[in-house]
Amino acid sequence: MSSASAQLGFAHLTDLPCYRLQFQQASLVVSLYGGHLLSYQPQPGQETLWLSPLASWHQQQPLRGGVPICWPWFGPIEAKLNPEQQAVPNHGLVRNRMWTYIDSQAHSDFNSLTLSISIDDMPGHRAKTLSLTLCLRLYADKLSITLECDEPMLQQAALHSYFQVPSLNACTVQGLGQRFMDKVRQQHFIEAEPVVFNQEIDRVYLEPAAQLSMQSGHYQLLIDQQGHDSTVLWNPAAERSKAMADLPDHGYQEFVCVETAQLQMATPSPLQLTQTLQLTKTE
Ligand SMILES: O=P(O)(O)OC[C@H]1O[C@H](O)[C@H](O)[C@@H](O)[C@@H]1O
Repeated sequence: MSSASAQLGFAHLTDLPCYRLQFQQASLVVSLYGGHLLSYQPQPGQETLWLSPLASWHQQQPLRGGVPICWPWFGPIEAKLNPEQQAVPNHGLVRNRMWTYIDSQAHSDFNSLTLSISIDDMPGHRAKTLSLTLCLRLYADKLSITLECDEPMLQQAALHSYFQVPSLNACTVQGLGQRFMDKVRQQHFIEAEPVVFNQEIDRVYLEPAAQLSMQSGHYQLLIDQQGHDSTVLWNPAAERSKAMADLPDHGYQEFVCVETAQLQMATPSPLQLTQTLQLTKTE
């Protein structure tokens, strides 16, 4: 019997085509639009992800919150990937397109769900159809999210996870390392942890540990990473939040993005990027 079920709508996005997957007490909801994970609850009611109440998918907007999939580039496209200088969206081509449900499988210790998308309009590769797969493995106490593209090519990707935090001031992220590129100030820095979220934070950490730990409220979220070369930490703070139409003015206080990313483009290579989430109670 399939462990996944199709569902129309999630939260205020009432017409969004989604799939729900369950394993014991754990559940997730993923949208076919963007291959976008919207909810991960290890226990009923224990939401780990943040979704903007103003997220919208009409007018081809990418959804704000959850786990956006950035591919085959991250942020604005680099000239190296865009020889003809086409006008292309931020964070790649797959956030605002429909993905296809492939299958779901039941195993003894997890249930899985796989989606994929094909694109034939990657700048510089237009003669080719490229395929990207998202595999979600839901265990009783953890979720692993894997993004794969077998084509050896110059490509970037990120699992751009928005994690819910009860209090931004009390949130800490450990394991990021000290070296980072600060995208706000456009400079490289070496700085001891921990990060304090009292201003816009947009940093690419260059030597992150394979396991990060995010402490917030009475919970600790362990974030395991594989196939990455960096971790992006983002919180827009007050001023940028106000400028973003799909973010409530105070929405920035409710999430921190910890993004497992593959950003270097030294040699053409296939992609296999994994982020695994495990929530534990600390008190
Ligand atoms: O507004 P978006 O295209 O979703 O991007 C949201 C954010 O994503 C990442 O975290 C980038 O590092 C930020 O520079 C960017 O502002």
